[in-house]
Amino acid sequence: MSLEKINPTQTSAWRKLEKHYSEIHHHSLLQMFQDENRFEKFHLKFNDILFDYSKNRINEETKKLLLELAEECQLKDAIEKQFAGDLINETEGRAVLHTALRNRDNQPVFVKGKDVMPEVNAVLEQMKVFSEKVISGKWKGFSGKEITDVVNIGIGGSDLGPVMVTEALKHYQTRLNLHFVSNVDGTHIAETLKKVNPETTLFIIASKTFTTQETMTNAHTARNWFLSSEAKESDVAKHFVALSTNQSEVEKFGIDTKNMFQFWDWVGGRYSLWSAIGLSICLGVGYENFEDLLEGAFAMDTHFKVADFEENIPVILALLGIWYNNFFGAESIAILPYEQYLSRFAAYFQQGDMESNGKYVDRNGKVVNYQTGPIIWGEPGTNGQHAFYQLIHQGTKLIPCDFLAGANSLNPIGDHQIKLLSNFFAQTEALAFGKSEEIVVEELKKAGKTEEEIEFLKPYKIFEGNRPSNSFIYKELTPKTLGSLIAMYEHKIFVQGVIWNIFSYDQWGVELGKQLANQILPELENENQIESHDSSTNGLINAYKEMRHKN
Ligand SMILES: O=P(O)(O)OC[C@H]1O[C@@H](O)[C@H](O)[C@@H](O)[C@@H]1O
Repeated sequence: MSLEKINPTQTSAWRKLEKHYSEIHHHSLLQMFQDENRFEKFHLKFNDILFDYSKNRINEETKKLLLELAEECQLKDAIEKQFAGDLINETEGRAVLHTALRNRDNQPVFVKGKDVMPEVNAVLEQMKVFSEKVISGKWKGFSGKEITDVVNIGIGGSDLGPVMVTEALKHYQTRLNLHFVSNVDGTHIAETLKKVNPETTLFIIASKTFTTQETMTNAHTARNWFLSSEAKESDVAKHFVALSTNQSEVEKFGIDTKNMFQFWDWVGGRYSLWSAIGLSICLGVGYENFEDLLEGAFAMDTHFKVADFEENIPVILALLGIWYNNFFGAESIAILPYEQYLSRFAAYFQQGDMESNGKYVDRNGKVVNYQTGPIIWGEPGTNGQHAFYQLIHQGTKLIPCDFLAGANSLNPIGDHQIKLLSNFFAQTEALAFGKSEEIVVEELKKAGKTEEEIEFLKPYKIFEGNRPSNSFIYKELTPKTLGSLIAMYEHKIFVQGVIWNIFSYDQWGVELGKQLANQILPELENENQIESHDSSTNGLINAYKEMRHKN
């Protein structure tokens, strides 16, 4: 059974929300915080994570109406269908079951009548055995030496997840050095190969389809580099493994399918770090930590499945996003981790969110008449503070922010952590409450400014505030907590897709560029003048041909 396909703007909750927005959008957080119980009312706890959403421009009525919207859009039913393996990715005729990959209680999950759990568990076992062999040094390279370096070659979902997680869990790093090559720009692989030795390097070719141009080009370059050493063709098996759904392409590339780690078409690329794509994570931080990551995600999955919507963290997070996106007209969301280890977290969810919900056609094939997915961006605090926060504080755009911080540092040095956290707390406070004219004037007087100077400087120094944020504070960045945080955002994306009535699990929008690049490639292989495109593209190609070094 497919999902109900409801245009959210046709629901009665949406109309009520529009009216409600016109009544409260000018209310200030300062006023709202007159209620001393506001934090009590608007925060949730989940294991070691506290989610404070009280600094949002909402009241109890807003929350009630947003929850009504979720009900009217049949979110409950949608969640059940996703977890049950229904073919909810309709344009590709696929189930969406990244949750099965971390289904730690092993309850059967059926896709087209077949329980997928035995296969999931078999691949996990294969990953465990292999990663332990490599880490322990039992797996030897062609000259009998231990593996020291692992190069993951993949792009998009076959890169961003492992990159983000291995960076986030660097504290738990094994003895192996990890490298990631994604860009087809030869510089990426060239600079990586400079750092490694063919005798002690393991290449992981990570590609769901095993046809992605960038990945296959880099994989062939790595293979040629490897074979240009002392290594023989028969040594490839000791140094190349594949993570893929496409066995025949893996064989064609020359990788022994013994060294292939399988996953399935019901795992979306940007949701695949939990699958065989996580092999580099297992090697980088050890299988046990990978398992803890799965445990953390599973705990969040269970919460998402069973918690009432009003206490359901991904649901609340998603609804707040809709409130700003569709009623306040906010275009982006900043994800701002006060945790250096999460330096790739925002980049990871750029793909997660923007590739999932960047759609203008709804599930009925109609062009939507409302906004869908937001732009996701962000950098770790406090670096962002010294770069782009000016615009968040005093710019003309409303940018809802998610702040994340660990209470404890994994590197407790001197007073670094309290300094970091003082900034974390200060920023959300400053954004919400700003700085009034009275305080600005008082400060300028204290600084000895003249009346004239005060009048001049005053408008620049006032912060109007009322800029919303969510805060997540967790005990410490453990694999489990990380797993929960990632799953939380994944489910947020799903909830928003359901409400916007779009298909969150396909990505047709990336195909056109690929197709055109394939058409243009042969045109670049000769010196002929090009006239087959528009004048701009012709002009650029011909200028390039002029500029490039001639052989
Ligand atoms: O893993 P593959 O098949 O090489 O695909 C990599 C990426 O390819 C991109 O084209 C898709 O937009 C991403 O979703 C995907 O993750």
